[in-house]
Amino acid sequence: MTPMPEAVMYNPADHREADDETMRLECGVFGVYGPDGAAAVAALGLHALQHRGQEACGIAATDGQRFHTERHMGLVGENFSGDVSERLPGNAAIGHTRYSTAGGSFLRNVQPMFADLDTGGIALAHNGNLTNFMALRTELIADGAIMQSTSDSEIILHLIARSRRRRIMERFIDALSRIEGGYALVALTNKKLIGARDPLGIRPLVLGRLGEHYVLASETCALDMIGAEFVRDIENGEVVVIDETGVTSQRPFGRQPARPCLFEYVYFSRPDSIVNGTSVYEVRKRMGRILARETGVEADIVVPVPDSGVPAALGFAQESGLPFEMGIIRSHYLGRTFIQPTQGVRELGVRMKHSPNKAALAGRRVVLIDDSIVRGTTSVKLVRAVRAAGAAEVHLRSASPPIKFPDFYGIDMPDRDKLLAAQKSLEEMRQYLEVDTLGFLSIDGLYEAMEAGARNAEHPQFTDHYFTGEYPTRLLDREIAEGRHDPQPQLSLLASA
Ligand SMILES: O=P(O)(O)OC[C@H]1O[C@H](OP(=O)(O)OP(=O)(O)O)[C@H](O)[C@@H]1O
Ligand SMILES: NC(=O)CC[C@H](N)C(=O)O
Ligand SMILES: [Mg+2]
Repeated sequence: MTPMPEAVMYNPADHREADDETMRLECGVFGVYGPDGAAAVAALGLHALQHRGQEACGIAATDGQRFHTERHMGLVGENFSGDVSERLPGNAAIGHTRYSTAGGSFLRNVQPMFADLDTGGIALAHNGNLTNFMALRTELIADGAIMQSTSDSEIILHLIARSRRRRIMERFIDALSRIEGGYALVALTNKKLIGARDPLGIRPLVLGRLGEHYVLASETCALDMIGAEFVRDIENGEVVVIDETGVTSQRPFGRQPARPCLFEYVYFSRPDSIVNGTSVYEVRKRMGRILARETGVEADIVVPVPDSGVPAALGFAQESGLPFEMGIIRSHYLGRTFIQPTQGVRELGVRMKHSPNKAALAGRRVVLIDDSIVRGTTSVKLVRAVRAAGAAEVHLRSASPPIKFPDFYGIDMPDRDKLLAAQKSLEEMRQYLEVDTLGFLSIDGLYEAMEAGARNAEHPQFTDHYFTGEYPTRLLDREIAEGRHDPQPQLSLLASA
């Protein structure tokens, strides 16, 4: 008898495959309207957004009539080199680099997703995570929808398809009115490129100009990559349509203050990107400077945990007057360790990725600076390696506050029981990490680094729940998973769900 496939129950507090305990990143989205060979432009743009997602990638292009799409597991360079516009012809294209946050890491969940609607074809790419995904999925399936994937992003296509409105933009906005959570979306019809940002602007999206053509991208580094000029950020709650008449903008749900995600500045975004008008590099350096003021210590050298700890370590060194030394050398041939599919591989990845540099470390009192400590996997390994290389003392500093709460908006963080700072006091963490002293940037220090004024306790200027526990929206699926609603929904009966 063939064994029945095991049902996969959805738990948004652990919304990834069962053996996957790592924290992962986000996704990158890109769109371009106008130039010949648009898919090749999209491939270049996706290269610049590779740091946002390394599991899978895809491009959809339209020649004005038909759509051409390719989706692959793996990196952009492995899958989209050469003249991709021969394979994917047309003068408008969208693309995606993926880290899964909802649904597993396999091909049917890879984006852009495509659907044939009665209004014509539509391709969609999504960075973020919907907090009412399971509630909507359950409702849609009960109504006869046949899901092709287990990704939250597909829900948006079904909502567009089922909208009773006539025109595609009305349907798109109808769909947006049903979804909750974090999203930066790019969508492509045979005539339009559409961009949308969630009502709080949690996930980033920018508009650029490439000659007479327009571009949408998660980060400005993708504009730099293709030689496009930055026009502006898409605003929170804004929907833009780019077609042959140019760019038009709508605010279907009124205005409210933005609340962008602070983790874009702490870790995700590339340091050369300008996110919501603020240079990521400059913020990270200021975080380091303020960290030095808040947690300064007598030492000989400041050593960054490369890559994302480097700007903060520069700031720390400048403020403290201690020399900045490359005490840890990072392999260029390994990606970000968050992305590794299992904890075992992740630990191996940490070892392969960073090597202590004895010449810089031996006999020195070292201040080791990382941008964040999540599970502590990286720190434990590195502290031991730095000591083994002869460091006299190790003082670990995190350029962001202790991470105590999971994210549901596009960062695939582990459960609270795996977040080091959620489980241990400062002194317990110090002992666990085997450091002489341990220090974190304060939440006020982080707001100071953002130069956006002191944190407004009533209406925080940023999304910062991973530090504070204050979520900016309701979390319907989490309420469902906690048993506050019945019945428990089921993600898929297919074994590879
Ligand atoms: O406490 P942990 O669970 O180990 O996670 C925290 C580490 O992971 C991230 O680096 P990552 O290696 O992902 O990317 P990077 O190369 O951009 O620093 C982050 O910068 C920390 O170094
Ligand atoms: N990290 C993301 O932005 C992921 C997008 C989408 N939720 C997915 O799982 O594919
Ligand atoms: Mg790191």
